[in-house]
Amino acid sequence: MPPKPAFRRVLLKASGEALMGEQGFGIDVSVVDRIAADIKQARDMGVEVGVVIGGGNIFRGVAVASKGGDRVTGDHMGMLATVINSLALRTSLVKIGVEAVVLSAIAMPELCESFSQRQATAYMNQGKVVIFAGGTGNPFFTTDSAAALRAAEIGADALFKGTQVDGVYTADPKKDPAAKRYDRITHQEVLRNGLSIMDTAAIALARENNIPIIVYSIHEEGGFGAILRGEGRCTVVSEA
Ligand SMILES: Nc1ncnc2c1ncn2[C@@H]1O[C@H](COP(=O)(O)OP(=O)(O)OP(=O)(O)O)[C@@H](O)[C@H]1O
Ligand SMILES: O=c1ccn([C@@H]2O[C@H](COP(=O)(O)O)[C@@H](O)[C@H]2O)c(=O)[nH]1
Repeated sequence: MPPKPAFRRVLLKASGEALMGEQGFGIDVSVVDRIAADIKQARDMGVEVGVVIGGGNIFRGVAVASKGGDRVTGDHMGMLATVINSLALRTSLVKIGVEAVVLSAIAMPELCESFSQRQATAYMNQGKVVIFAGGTGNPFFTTDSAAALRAAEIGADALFKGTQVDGVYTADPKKDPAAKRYDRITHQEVLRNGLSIMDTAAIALARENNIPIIVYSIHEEGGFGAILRGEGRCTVVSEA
């Protein structure tokens, strides 16, 4: 018998930037297909999965603001980018036989259903992968905050941050080659030391709701499943 996964229900925050692969912009379908396969592996283990995808492969609001444009409009554009990515992931999941729905924080009924906590929970109880699109639906937030929020709303046992690096380091490992990776760290230490692996609102919300955050590399094929089996390389952010 394979080992029982440590989690019953998780929220995966998938990097938007990762979706562009080597292209430099947009969506590389082969990357989305691979992430979908990793999610299928988790579902096959019996783990219920909710997903929030970033939009960094397409648009971030700060890009507009930094050039003197309107931040709120920029953030609306960023949230739309997450809807595009969410639709791509749903397509890849359905293609491999995984039942998946997109629930958007911004109503766009022709494209997908609108988010409600009740409907999200009902779909998850049915074993469907629920993809939460449109971030929080509000400007001045990020999809990290949306992920922490949705994780709390669906009662997730853990928030997985699948990102460009394989854990939380003493400094940004892309800028400081001498940075050291933590195996474990508390939410409080991440906040106190200003470790910007996620925005502070997301870390604080996870901490208040006692949700551990597991940071791992989304580029590692099968990495999600490996961590669920207690094997993969990652940093666990938790108070215990
Ligand atoms: N202390 C740290 N430890 C690890 N990574 C850090 C740290 N400080 C900064 N980073 C950087 O944070 C990045 C993750 O940030 P971010 O959430 O913006 O990326 P992402 O997961 O690709 O998200 P998006 O979905 O917005 O594209 C890592 O790629 C890393 O370079
Ligand atoms: O709740 C939210 C979530 C996101 N945004 C905007 O979307 C982009 C893309 O999200 P990332 O987390 O950066 O991948 C973000 O930069 C914001 O502009 C938002 O406004 N509200």
